[in-house]
Amino acid sequence: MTELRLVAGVDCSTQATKVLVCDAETGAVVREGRAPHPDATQVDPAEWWKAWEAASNGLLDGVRAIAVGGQQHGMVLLDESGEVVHPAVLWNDTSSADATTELIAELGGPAAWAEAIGSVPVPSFTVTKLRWVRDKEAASRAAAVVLPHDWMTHRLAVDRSGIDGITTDRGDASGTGWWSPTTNDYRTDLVELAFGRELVLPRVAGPGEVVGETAFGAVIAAGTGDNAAAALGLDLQPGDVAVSLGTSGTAFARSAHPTKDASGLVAAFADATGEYLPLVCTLNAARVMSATAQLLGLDLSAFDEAAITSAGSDGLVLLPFLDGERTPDLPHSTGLVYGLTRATMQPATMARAAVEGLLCGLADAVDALRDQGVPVHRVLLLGGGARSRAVQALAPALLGAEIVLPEPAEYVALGAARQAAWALSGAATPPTWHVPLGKPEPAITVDAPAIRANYHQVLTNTRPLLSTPYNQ
Ligand SMILES: Nc1ncnc2c1ncn2[C@@H]1O[C@H](COP(=O)(O)OP(=O)(O)O)[C@@H](O)[C@H]1O
Ligand SMILES: O=C(CO)[C@@H](O)[C@H](O)COP(=O)(O)O
Repeated sequence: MTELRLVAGVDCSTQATKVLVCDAETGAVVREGRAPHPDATQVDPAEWWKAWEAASNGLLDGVRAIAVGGQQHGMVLLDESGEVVHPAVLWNDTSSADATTELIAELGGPAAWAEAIGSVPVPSFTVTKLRWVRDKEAASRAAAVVLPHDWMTHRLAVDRSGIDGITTDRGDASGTGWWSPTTNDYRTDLVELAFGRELVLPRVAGPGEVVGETAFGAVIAAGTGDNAAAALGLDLQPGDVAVSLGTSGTAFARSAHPTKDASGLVAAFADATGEYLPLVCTLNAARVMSATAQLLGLDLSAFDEAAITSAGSDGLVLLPFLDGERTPDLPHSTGLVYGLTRATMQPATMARAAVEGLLCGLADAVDALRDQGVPVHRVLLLGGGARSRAVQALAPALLGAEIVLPEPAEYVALGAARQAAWALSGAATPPTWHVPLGKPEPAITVDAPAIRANYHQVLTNTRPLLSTPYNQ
């Protein structure tokens, strides 16, 4: 019997670290582990390292290559010696909302940003966090700014020293707000605009590159942002749009060309193969269901059953902006329920409205991609929330596309593992791995245009209220 060549993929996501060990040739998962992260929007990166150690415990024997996919945008500030000088400020921390408004104006408005980096920053983008931290004490000690996957990748390297040799990749660099997909290079002037001075930025490694070696003797691949890693794990093809329901809700596709959306809906990210990854991201996805289930005193399976068996939301609209929102750009917003009557104030109707509300937000995301010329032939559902039977059943009508359910798996970690296998092979392209498809829950017929129209009407009418900080 030939010995398996093993590779590891890591997903350092918002809620947890997940590790998959795979056969480098086929992608078959042979071992897996996970460990939770703190539930906060500012986190000491040491917590990610602790979670990695717990999640990978006992899994690494024989692993010959590794790569890290990480939650995008998080700001990790390091001093000259590589020590973290401020808790990492994550993508879902909205403290930089005012800084975002300032920065957009200072460069000349949304169109100027779209011209510079293909995207209009929202508070998730690292550049806005740099402005937010600029006048704090920790900023004076900062020598370098890196992202979660950059930090983890550097920490894995056996010969790391200080901030020397830190790397990132195009996929993650494209979410900073200081990297241009048009020139394929940094815009260091935008770091200076945000922070008032230069900082050391990680070198942008190429797809398939080996950037170091671990203490356990594995080569380290470049790693990437979690959505770019998922695109690699799914092997997205033209016409495929991935819709991920993790902590964030994302809709993205691979593209040979960068987008430039001055409306700010579609971010002009890069992928992990040298191409592009136009992406729309919401701040609220799977946790809308877990929070509603908790409110209703149901576990996730009973919540699903309630949402599926409900006769319909009957005009009940839930705007799911529980943690503020990024798309639409309403960082100060809260969730909102409209249409309560004695008839609709029922657990099942509320469960249905929660699933519909989060899918309406994602339907707008898919439409924004269509508006940028992205073909949508089929939608691949992934992330923890895609395990919801109610999501699977309602998605075809609300997203207006054929729904494909890749076999439930950790696609970010799988994509990172595929990147590791690519780096290990030294080949020009990643290895071909088969993505098995599952069988989604049968579709429920609903009046999708009416549900989406109700959602938009409530959103439009309450927008002024949702734009101001709650309680003010
Ligand atoms: N059957 C289910 N129905 C709804 N939500 C689910 C289900 N299974 C898992 N989840 C949710 O998925 C989320 C985790 O998804 P994941 O993609 O791992 O997120 P992240 O990558 O942001 O850490 C959790 O909020 C969890 O409650
Ligand atoms: O900010 C974005 C994309 O722009 C998010 O998608 C983060 O990358 C976090 O993802 P999850 O924790 O939901 O996987």
